[in-house]
Amino acid sequence: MEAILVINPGSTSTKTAIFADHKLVAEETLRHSVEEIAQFDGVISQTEFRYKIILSFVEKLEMTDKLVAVVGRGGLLKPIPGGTYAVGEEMLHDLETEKYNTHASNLGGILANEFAKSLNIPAFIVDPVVVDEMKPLARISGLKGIDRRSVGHALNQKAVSRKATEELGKTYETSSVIVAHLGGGISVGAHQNGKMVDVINGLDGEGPYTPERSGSLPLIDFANLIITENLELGDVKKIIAGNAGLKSYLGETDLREVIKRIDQGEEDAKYYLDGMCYQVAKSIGELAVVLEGKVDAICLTGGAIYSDYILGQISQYVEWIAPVKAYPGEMEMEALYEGAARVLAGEEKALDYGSVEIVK
Ligand SMILES: Nc1ncnc2c1ncn2[C@@H]1O[C@H](COP(=O)(O)OP(=O)(O)O)[C@@H](O)[C@H]1O
Ligand SMILES: CCCC(=O)OP(=O)(O)O
Repeated sequence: MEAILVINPGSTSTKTAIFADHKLVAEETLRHSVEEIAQFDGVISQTEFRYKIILSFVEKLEMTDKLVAVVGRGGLLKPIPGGTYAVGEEMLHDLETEKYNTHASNLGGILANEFAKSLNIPAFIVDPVVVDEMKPLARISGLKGIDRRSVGHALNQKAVSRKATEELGKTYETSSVIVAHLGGGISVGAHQNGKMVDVINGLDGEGPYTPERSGSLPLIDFANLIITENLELGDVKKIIAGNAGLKSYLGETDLREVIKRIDQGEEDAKYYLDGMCYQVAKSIGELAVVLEGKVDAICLTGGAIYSDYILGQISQYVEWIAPVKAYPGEMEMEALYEGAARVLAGEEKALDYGSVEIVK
């Protein structure tokens, strides 16, 4: 049996799996509380903590000798096309120095490399969060010198789009769908004829607020906050992604806890969770315009969609646009495995991050 270890660090969870022969052998999701993450000063310092979680999963299974490769979630790199990339020096440098911003996904390539090194097997990432297929008009920000960036749950957005279009008896390459992924971060993508032509960036202060992020903010008020609090760039990043959204309103990023508080009658919990759903719906509406109203399906996915309450809240606003299809959780683990397996089977060549051209 040739097995592949899959490592998926998210902002609120660490997911680990082993696949062999196109089948899931074992999987584990550990969800991290606000307190657990707050012990660390940023993402890179969580490397050992997350490494130990994965090691205990691997050791329990006693399958180390069966592993032929490790594949990790792809993090914040330069804007690149989708595909499977070999983890190499230049990629590790960009992840470790957080050259393109900070997020838990940066640990995917770093941890895959750590495990692969110790076992002397190759490490890969697949369709990182920076996969860029945006059309030229979508790149304009409104201020010369600053472009919009494609940052989101590209891996899952594309896997879900393929599944949804297949279920509709169509193909991804000839359909138009909108996907909203609701994890610790929220990204919303417009997919047209096999490409994510516009994406509401899940990290850099666009679109809806999330369990831990601000989404777009009133700029002047935020500029005043930066000045009056004398904030550095690092502080600003930590506010926008990490200490905003539901965490700032309710002190909580775990939506299961927020829903418990709603059930116990806490009005604020309902108000702010409903607000998040309202903003997600607005982003979906915005992207329906990008697709000129010709939308085959709206796909809602991510951990939040396990909740019927959240699914219902968003659906009520958008179901007039197109049929709403729900994919609770994500299909990332399988997509990561298949990306690495295609390379090992010789069906695809692993791309080289160092030489691949930046998408503009
Ligand atoms: N059964 C559930 N009901 C509601 N929310 C859930 C459920 N399971 C997970 N979530 C929420 O989903 C979010 C995490 O989603 P996930 O896609 O796993 O994200 P990440 O990759 O950011 O860790 C968290 O806010 C978590 O509380
Ligand atoms: C960086 C965008 C992807 C993202 O937000 O992932 P999480 O939901 O895992 O934080």
